[in-house]
Amino acid sequence: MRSWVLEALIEVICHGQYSNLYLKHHLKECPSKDRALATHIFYGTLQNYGYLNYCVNQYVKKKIPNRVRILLLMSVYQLFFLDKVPAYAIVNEAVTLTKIKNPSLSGLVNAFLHRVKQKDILLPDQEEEALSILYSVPSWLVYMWKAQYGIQQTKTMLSWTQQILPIYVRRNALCSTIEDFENSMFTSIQDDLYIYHGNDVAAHPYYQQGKMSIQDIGSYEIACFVDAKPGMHVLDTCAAPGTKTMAMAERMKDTGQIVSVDLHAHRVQLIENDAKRLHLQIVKALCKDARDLENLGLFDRVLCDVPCSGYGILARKPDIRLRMKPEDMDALIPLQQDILERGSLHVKENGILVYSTCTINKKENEKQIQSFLKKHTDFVLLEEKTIFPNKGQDGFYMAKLEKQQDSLL
Ligand SMILES: C[S@@+](CC[C@H](N)C(=O)[O-])C[C@H]1O[C@@H](n2cnc3c(N)ncnc32)[C@H](O)[C@@H]1O
Repeated sequence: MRSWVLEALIEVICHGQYSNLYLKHHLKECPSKDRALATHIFYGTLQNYGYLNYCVNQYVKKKIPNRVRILLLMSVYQLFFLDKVPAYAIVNEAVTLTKIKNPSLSGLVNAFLHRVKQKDILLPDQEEEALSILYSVPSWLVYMWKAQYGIQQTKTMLSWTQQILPIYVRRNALCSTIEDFENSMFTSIQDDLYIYHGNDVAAHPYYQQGKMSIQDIGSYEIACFVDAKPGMHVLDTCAAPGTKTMAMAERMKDTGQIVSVDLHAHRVQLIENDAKRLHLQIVKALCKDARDLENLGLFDRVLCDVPCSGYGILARKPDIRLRMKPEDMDALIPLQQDILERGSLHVKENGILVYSTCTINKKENEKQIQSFLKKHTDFVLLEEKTIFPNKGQDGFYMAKLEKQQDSLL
C-alpha cells in the first residue's frame, strides 16, 4: 500500500498530476482494504507538504533524490499525525521501500526516522512566517489573509485547510427516492446532500444509474443561490465539469433550458457525459469563450462561476498549495472581470446574475463586484456571501445581482 502512495505522490509532486484526478483513475490499483488509509496518507502528506519538507531539512543537509525525499515526507506525516500506525512499522516500510531503488540511502532513512521528533522542530519567531510553515502555505497568503480578514479568521481558516474532508453526494431527486439513501452508506446532511461512506463513488451503482453526483456543500449552495426555477432559461458561462449545471437542472425538474458554456472542448465533453448519465434533457453544452457570447440571447439567470485561485478549496485540492504564485492570482482578475461583464449582457430585465468563486480573496470576490456595480448602475446587489473554510467544508464566495427594468433607471 505504501509503495502505491509513494508512486501517487511522485506523480503529483514531480509530474504535476492533479491529486483528485490521480485518485479517481488509480485508487483502484491499491488493495481495497487499504484504500482509506492510503487516501489519508496521500492527502495528509500533500496538505502538510511545506511543513514536512521543513522538518526533513532540519535534519537532512545533503541532497537526496526526490523519490527518497517524498518517502521521508510521507513517513514523517504518519509518525507525526497518525496515531493508529505503530512507529516501527512506518520505519520498517520506509527502509524496505528505499532498498528497492536507493539501497545506499537506507541507513540515512532509518537514522532520520528514528531521530525526527515533532517537539524538536523549531519554527520562526515571526508569527506569519511560523503559520506559513505550520500550515504549508506561502507566507504571502498568510499576510494577504491577515490584511483582508484579520489574524484570528486567518488562523481558523488555515487550520481547516488541513482537514481530510468527507465525500459529499447530491441525490438526483428526479430518478431516486429518499428511501434509496436510507442505509449505512449515506448520512443525510441537508436537502438532497449526503455524506458518502464508501471508497469509490464512481463505481457505486447509484452513480452509474444517475441517482447521485459528487458535490461539495458550498458548490451546492451556489447552485441553489442562483434560484433557477422550473421552466426558466439559464446560462452557465464557465460550466465544466458541470456540477452546478446538473444541480440546477435537477432543481428545475429538467424543464426550461440551461446553456452551459466552457472554453475547453474536452471539458465540454464532461458536461455532455454527465447530463447523459443523469438523464437530463435540458442541458445544452457549448464550447465557447465566455468573453464572446454574442448570439446567445437573454436569460432569466446567468451564472459566472469564474476560474479563480482556489484558495477556498485547499483541503479538497491540496496540490494547489504546491504551485500557488501571487502573479497567477493577479492574472486571473482581468479574466474574471471580462467574464462577468460579458455574462451581464445576457441577463433579462428583472433577471439574476450570480458571480461565484471557490477562493477566499477579496480582490477576486467583493472587489470585483464593487467595481462591476460602479460601472453598471442597471444592476443592484441583492446578496453576497462568503463561506469560510470550516469544519467539513471548503470555502466559497457568491454574489447575487439583479438587472433593473429600464423604466426604473
Ligand atoms: C471554477 S471552474 C467551473 C466549475 C463548474 N461551474 C462546476 O460547477 O462544475 C471554471 C471553468 O471555467 C472554464 N474557463 C476558463 N476560462 C474560460 C473562458 N474564457 N470562457 C469559458 N470558460 C472558461 C474552465 O475551463 C473551467 O472549467
